[in-house]
Amino acid sequence: MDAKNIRNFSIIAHIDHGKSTIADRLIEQTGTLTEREMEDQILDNMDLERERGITIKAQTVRLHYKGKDGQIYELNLIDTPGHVDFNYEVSRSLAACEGALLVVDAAQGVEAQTLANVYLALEHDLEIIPIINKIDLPSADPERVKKQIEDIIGLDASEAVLCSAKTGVGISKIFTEIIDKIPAPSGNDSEPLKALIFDSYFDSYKGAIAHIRVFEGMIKPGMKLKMMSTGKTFEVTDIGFFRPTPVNVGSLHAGQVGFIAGSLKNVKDIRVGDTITTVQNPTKEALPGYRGVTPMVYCGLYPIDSGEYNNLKDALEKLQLNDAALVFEPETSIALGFGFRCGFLGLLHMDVIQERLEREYNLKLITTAPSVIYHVYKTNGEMLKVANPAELPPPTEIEHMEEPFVKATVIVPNDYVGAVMEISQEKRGKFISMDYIDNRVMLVYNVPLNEIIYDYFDKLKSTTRGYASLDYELAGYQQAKLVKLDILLNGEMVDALSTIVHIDRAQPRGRQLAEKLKKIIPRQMFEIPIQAAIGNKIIARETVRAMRKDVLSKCYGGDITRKRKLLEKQKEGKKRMKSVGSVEVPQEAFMAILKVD
Ligand SMILES: Nc1nc2c(ncn2[C@@H]2O[C@H](COP(=O)(O)OP(=O)(O)OP(=O)(O)O)[C@@H](O)[C@H]2O)c(=O)[nH]1
Repeated sequence: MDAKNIRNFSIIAHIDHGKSTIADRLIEQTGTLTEREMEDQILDNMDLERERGITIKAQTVRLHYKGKDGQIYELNLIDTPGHVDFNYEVSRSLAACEGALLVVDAAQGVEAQTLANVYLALEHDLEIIPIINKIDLPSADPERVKKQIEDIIGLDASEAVLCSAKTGVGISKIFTEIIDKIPAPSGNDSEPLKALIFDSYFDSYKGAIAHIRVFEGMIKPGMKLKMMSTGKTFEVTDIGFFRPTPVNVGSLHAGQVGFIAGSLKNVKDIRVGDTITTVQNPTKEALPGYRGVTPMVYCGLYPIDSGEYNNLKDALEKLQLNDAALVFEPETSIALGFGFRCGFLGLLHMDVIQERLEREYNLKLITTAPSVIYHVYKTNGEMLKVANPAELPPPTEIEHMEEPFVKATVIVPNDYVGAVMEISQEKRGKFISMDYIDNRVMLVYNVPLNEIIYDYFDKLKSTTRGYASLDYELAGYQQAKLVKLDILLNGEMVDALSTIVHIDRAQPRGRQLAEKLKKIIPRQMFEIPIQAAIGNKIIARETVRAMRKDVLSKCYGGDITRKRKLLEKQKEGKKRMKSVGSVEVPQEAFMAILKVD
C-alpha cells in the first residue's frame, strides 16, 4: 500500500460517550468482518471489560475502505484505553497516529476526560476531527456541544460530524473526514528502522507480541532487531496486522501499523513506548517520550488458606506475562502470613487484577487497604520509598516525609461548585483554578493521591448526583505531616491494618476506624478490645463483646433444612475470615479504612 493511502488514527472520548460503538460501526461498514463474525463490541474483548463497560487494553484494527475517488485506503484504527489509570498507554497509542476522532456525547457535552485526552492528542500534534455522537437521544443538543468544543477546547467545531453510532447516521461522513483531513504518514523504507511499541500482549503459542507503528524503514521476518531502551535483541518470526484477529503478512513498511512476534517470551521484554531498530543498521536516535511505567497504588495480597501461596505466586506470574505494569514481590505479615505486595497503575487496575485472580485462578484472597508510595527522609540522610505502611520506620528516625499529589480536574454544573470545593478542601486539596464553561465549572485542585484512593471520586459523584467528571495526573511529591495509625486487636498489633494518615486526621480516623471495626468483627467466645494507636499512644478504644448465643439457638424444633442453611451461611462467612492471633477477622476489616472519613 502506498503510504499516501494510509491513515493512522485513534478515537478519544470520555468514558461512555460511544467510542467502542463507533469503532464497531466503522468495522462493520468496511466489511472487515461478516455479520456473523461481528460480535457485539469487538474492540472491548476481555470479559471483565465487557462487564464493566470500559476499555482496558488497547486493540488495533486495520480497515480497508474505498474512498470517493475510487481508491482503496488502509485505515489503521488504534484503540486507546478510556480510563485515567492507563494514561501512559493512551499517550503511546496517540504517538502512533497522525489523527484522532474526538467523540463527544451530544447530551452530556465535554467532560473531564474529553479534555485530558484532547490535550494529549494536541501534544502529539494530531489532526483532531470532532464528532458529536448520540444525536438520536431526545436530550441531544449538538449546537451547544459544538459551542463547548470551541469555547473549552478551542477547536473549530463548525464542521463537526453529527452522528449516531446507534442508528448509523453520520458514519459515512466519518470515513470521508478521516481520508480528507488526517495526513498520510511520512517516512521512508530505505532509512534505518525506527518503530514505536505502543502495546503488547502475550500469546501462548507465539510468546510476547508487540503492537508497533513503523516510522522509518521496514521489517521482514528473519530480521535481527534491537530494543533501544534495554539493548535486548531478537529475531522476528511473525509479522502482521489485526482485523481484529491477527493476519500474517510478509512485511511492514514506513507508515504502517501492525504486530511483530519473535524470540520474546515475556511482555516485560516489550516495553510500551520503546523504539525498535535493526541490529545491522540501527537508527541513531530513539523516538521521543519513552518512560518506564511506575505503579501508583500498592496493596498486600494474601491467600486465605496459606497452602495456596504457591498458586497465588503462579497466578501472579501468569498475569504478569500479559501485563508489564503489574509488579509484585513477596511480603510477610505477622497477621496474615506469607503473601505479596503488588503494585498497580491505579485503583481500576488493582480491582481488575484482584478479580481475575479470584475468578480465573480460583483463589480466595485477603487484600489489604491500598496505599501510595511515600518518600521517607530519615535522620541519617537515607531516603526510603515505603509502599507498605507496616514498614514505616519509627518516628524518631524520620526527618520528614513526602506524599504523591495529583492535579485533579473536575467539571461540574454550576450548582455543585460549593460542594466540590468543600470535598476537595476536606480531602486536603489545594485550589489551583476555576473556569466557567457554558453552564458548568472546571475546577483544578492539587489533591494527595492517597485521598483520591480513599473516596474522593465516590464522594464527588454522590454529592453531585453523578454529574461531576474527574481526571487526574501525577503532580509530584510534596512534604506532609504524616503518621502511622496502628490497630490492636485483643492487645496485639495487626500490621496489615496499619495505615499512613495525615496528622490532623489521625485522631478522628482512628476513632472512626475502631467504631467501624467493632461493627465488622464478629463476636467471638471472648471479649475483643479494639484499639487505635499512634506510636505508643492509644487514641481510641472499642470492645466487641463476647458471644452469648450460638447460631443454632434460633432454630427451634427439628427444622433441619433451616439449620443446614444457617450452618452453610456461617461457613460462607468464614471463608473470608483470617485468624489473626486469636481473633477471626473478615476481609471487610482490611478495607474498613477506605470507608471512614
Ligand atoms: N442512544 C445512543 N446510545 C449510544 C450511541 N453510541 C453509543 N451509545 C451507548 O452508549 C453507551 C456507551 O457506549 P460505548 O461505545 O461502550 O462507550 P465507550 O466510549 O467505548 O466507553 P469506554 O469503553 O468505557 O471508553 C453504550 O450503552 C452504547 O450502547 C448513540 O449514538 N446513541
